[in-house]
Amino acid sequence: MVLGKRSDYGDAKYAGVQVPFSDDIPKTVESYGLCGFDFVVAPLVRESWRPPAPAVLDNGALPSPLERSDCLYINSSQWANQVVGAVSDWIQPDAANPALRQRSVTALKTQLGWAAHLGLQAVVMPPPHAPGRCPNYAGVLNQALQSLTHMALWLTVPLVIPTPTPAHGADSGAAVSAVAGAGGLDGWEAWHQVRAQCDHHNLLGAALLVGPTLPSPASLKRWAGEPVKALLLPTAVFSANKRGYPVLPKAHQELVAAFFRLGVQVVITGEACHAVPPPAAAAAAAPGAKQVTPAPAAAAAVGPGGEPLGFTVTDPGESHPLRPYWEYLCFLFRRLEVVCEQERQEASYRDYLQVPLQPLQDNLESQTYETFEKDTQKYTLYEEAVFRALKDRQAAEAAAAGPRDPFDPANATDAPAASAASTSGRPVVLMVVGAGRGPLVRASMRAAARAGARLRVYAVEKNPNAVVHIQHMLRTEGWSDCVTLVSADMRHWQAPEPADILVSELLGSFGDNELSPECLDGAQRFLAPGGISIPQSYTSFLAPVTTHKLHHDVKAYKDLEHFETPYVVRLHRHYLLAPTQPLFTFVHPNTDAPIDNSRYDSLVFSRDPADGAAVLHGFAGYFECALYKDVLLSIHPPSHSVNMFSWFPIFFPLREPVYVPAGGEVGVQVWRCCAPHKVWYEWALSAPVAGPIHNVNGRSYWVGL
Ligand SMILES: C[S@@+](CC[C@H](N)C(=O)[O-])C[C@H]1O[C@@H](n2cnc3c(N)ncnc32)[C@H](O)[C@@H]1O
Repeated sequence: MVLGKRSDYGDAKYAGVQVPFSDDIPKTVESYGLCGFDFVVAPLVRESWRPPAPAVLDNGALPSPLERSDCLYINSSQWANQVVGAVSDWIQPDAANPALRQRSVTALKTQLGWAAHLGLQAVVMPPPHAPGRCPNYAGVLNQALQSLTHMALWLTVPLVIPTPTPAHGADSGAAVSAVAGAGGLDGWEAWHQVRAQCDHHNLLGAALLVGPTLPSPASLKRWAGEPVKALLLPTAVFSANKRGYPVLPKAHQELVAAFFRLGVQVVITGEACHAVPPPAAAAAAAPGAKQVTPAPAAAAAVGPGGEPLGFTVTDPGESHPLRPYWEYLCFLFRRLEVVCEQERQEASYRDYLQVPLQPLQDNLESQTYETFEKDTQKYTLYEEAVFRALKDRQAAEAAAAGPRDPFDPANATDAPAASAASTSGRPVVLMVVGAGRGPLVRASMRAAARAGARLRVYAVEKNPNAVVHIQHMLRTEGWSDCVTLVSADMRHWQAPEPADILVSELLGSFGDNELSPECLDGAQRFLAPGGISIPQSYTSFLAPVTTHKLHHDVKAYKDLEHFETPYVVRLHRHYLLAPTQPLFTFVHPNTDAPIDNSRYDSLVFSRDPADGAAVLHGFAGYFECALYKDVLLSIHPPSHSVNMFSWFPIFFPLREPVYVPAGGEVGVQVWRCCAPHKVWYEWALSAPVAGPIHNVNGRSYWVGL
């Protein structure tokens, strides 16, 4: 049974269930599968299993610590896809009692060795028993991680850890934080301690244990940038609605929906799961699950409010007592906003690193232009900007020409504005510089038609291959008489006449990073005095970001060069530690003398103490561009142009993840450096700790002039 287009939100299976120890795991998988769940979380060994005392070796024999009947047993990769192992939760590698500590370490190593041998994809690890102080646990995990190749360890992390009583050995230094729920400790701190000691290993993920009390929404957002693999949702946090169906409180519903959007799967856990017999017997036996009315046989499945879920329950699992929980997850999943076409297109680019284009140094391929041209919203904004500029010119010329004769039919309000296009009678000279395959020429022609303006257009393009497309366009669209095609670099071309309007789109994800300033400085020679540049200005923005996935992907290259490269990336699983701030602004035409496009600035971002500590992996960059007056083109989140997808944000990585304490500051210094043949950025952290300057002298990354 499929829940929906899961691929829209990630490829992971989405709903699992914790089961008791089973001798016959294929049967368990099958029975819970019939009930709807995609996978089970099963103990690796019986609850009663303890590691045997070290054996006296006889004649080199190596006795196995596990008997066949002690442990989860699978022998097929088919089951490995549907079983997540669970390590015994009596294990306490940091117990004060040395015997328990030693036994725990042995048991942990034995169970992880067994799980790896079975080829499981993941294993759920018990929570740190002493949050914030479990060095031995972290040490064993770290050792295990060194030898794992694909099996992931999901550390159980309670979102809120109950404050330990003195009997549990709590002492004053524990990570108490305002972000934890009432009277608890911040689970994020416990997680960070372990993963930092494991050097942010990519096979270590978090399985968040959701309790009845949730931390504040602002502090929960930190998890968006972390490697959360599952939400553990105990049946105890559900309550029964008046129809007897299990439902979640509103805050929990929002939490589950937010994690579904990030592609995180949910595991139903708790006593109820343990008390449930296999389905064959379930119909006869009273369910251990509380307050649940099993769904009627062969009925249309309904959500908790009685609304149809869009499928009919006919399989044998429908009477399973956990079935209503699965149906409730379906209901939450289906309630997610419908994914729009743009999101669907972008889904495969999520959190995928791309090196920025260099349209000045390189010649773009036809397919790249084709992708640009799909973004109709971008061209609509340019059309509007050109239209407004033409109208303003018409108004200015009309004002300069003096009062109009109201009896002159040419001045009637509904007369074609063409007659007023230029009171001087000459067409407006509009130059599209960097015309590509011609879409901005087309947008300008549409604007002129709307404004009733006569245009003389020059389409200037330095890519000789793109020019061929414009030649074709001029023929097919009948513009040969008013559009002149110029195959040249705008910085060196000698224009035959001054331009009234200079239209360009040379912007990168960080605004100036594709060298729009350098190109337009070269082209403004032929802009008439008082002429208009579209765009008029652009500003880059930065924000500190948590993004475990991207940091890991950069680190995987195992070299400095990749840590000193900014990437274009559709940020998905990420968290901004503070609101964005403006960085560099460029204005066109540039009236500075002499012109200097190098820049330096430092920014300080302050974290709200209530949001808790967080980890910093780098900086997310965006731009906002004033095409003409208030016609904005923006990928800056607060002003992002609706339905525009030409640019993804940019990511500046830091070599090492940095802990930012609650209420702490993040300081960054950024340089835009210019040399005769290249432009590059350098960046460095100044707070909470000073860090090395990245990309010194453009040694790893630069943009060619
Ligand atoms: C980002 S593309 C935009 C293309 C097109 N205007 C569009 O919107 O689809 C930038 C274009 O500017 C061209 N370009 C970049 N620098 C240039 C220069 N100095 N002179 C002429 N063309 C340039 C590139 O070859 C490329 O076709």
